[in-house]
Amino acid sequence: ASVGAGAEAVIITCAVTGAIHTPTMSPHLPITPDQIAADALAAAEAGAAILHLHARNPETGQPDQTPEAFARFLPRIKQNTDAVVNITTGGSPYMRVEERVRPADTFKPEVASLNMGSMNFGLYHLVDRYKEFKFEWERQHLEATRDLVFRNTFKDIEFILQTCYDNGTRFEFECYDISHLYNLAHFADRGLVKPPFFVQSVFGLLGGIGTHPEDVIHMKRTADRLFGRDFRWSVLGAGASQLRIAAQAAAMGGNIRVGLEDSLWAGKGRLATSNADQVRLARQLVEGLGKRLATPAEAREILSLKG
Ligand SMILES: C[C@H](N)CC(=O)CC(=O)O
Ligand SMILES: [Zn+2]
Repeated sequence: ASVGAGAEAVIITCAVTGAIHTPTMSPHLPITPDQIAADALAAAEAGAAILHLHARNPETGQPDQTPEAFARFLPRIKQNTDAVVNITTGGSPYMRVEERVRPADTFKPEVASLNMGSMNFGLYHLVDRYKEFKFEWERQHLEATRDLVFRNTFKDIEFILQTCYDNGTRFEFECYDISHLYNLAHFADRGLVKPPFFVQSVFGLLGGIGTHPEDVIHMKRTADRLFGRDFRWSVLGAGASQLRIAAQAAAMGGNIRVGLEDSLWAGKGRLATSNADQVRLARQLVEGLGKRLATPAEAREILSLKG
């Protein structure tokens, strides 16, 4: 029996492909424009109200932050769903902010991601899981993170805010640690960002905060203290922690992000066969708590989007 309309509505964001995982890691990782469009639409059909999008080179799967790459799937997605489009400004952690902001500035989406601090961004520990890689760039992409800083200086963040300011785009504030919440509070104090703040707490990325239940409580408690009622909380758990973090946060009144950008798994040891696979698991979780999924229209209202 589906949960009544009065039940609390939970916004599901689906991050379809990202720039972290590589083709060898899962045959289900969408790479080509057709795959990204089809998986995004199926995720929306399964209940995702927001689609967080990156683009890739269709041959090699390498992250591609050119507006042309996004143009190969965006119109198809917009024509076939009213889900909210959220375009990355993170791109890949190897890119400079000028390159990273271009798609959001070109397509002026309702939502764009904004990473709230510089950090170590560790993926090198994943190399040993794979005997060999289809493409040489994959090993390089992972190993080089041993000496990589994902750069998001105050100047970089300000640059993205100013670039997108007139586009009416609002942000998914990616907070990988407690300090990132304080950085957001700093920009709020300066009046460069307006409430309600869509805070996406990121747990379990090497270089950021862990995935212990106390980490989740600490993030929520700090956000409550800094932003009071002016924020809408969402969480993502990297890798195997995805559903556990989602369950805890949903029980605490939070919203959820899933998708193959953040985790390739659908439960212990089972590779997700699609993004919709994870959205369905998140839905079961939410409805199991006596809550229901927010529609795209409700997400627009809750997040005060331009529509
Ligand atoms: C952990 C995620 N990769 C956060 C993210 O989605 C960053 C972005 O695209 O700006
Ligand atoms: Zn992303």
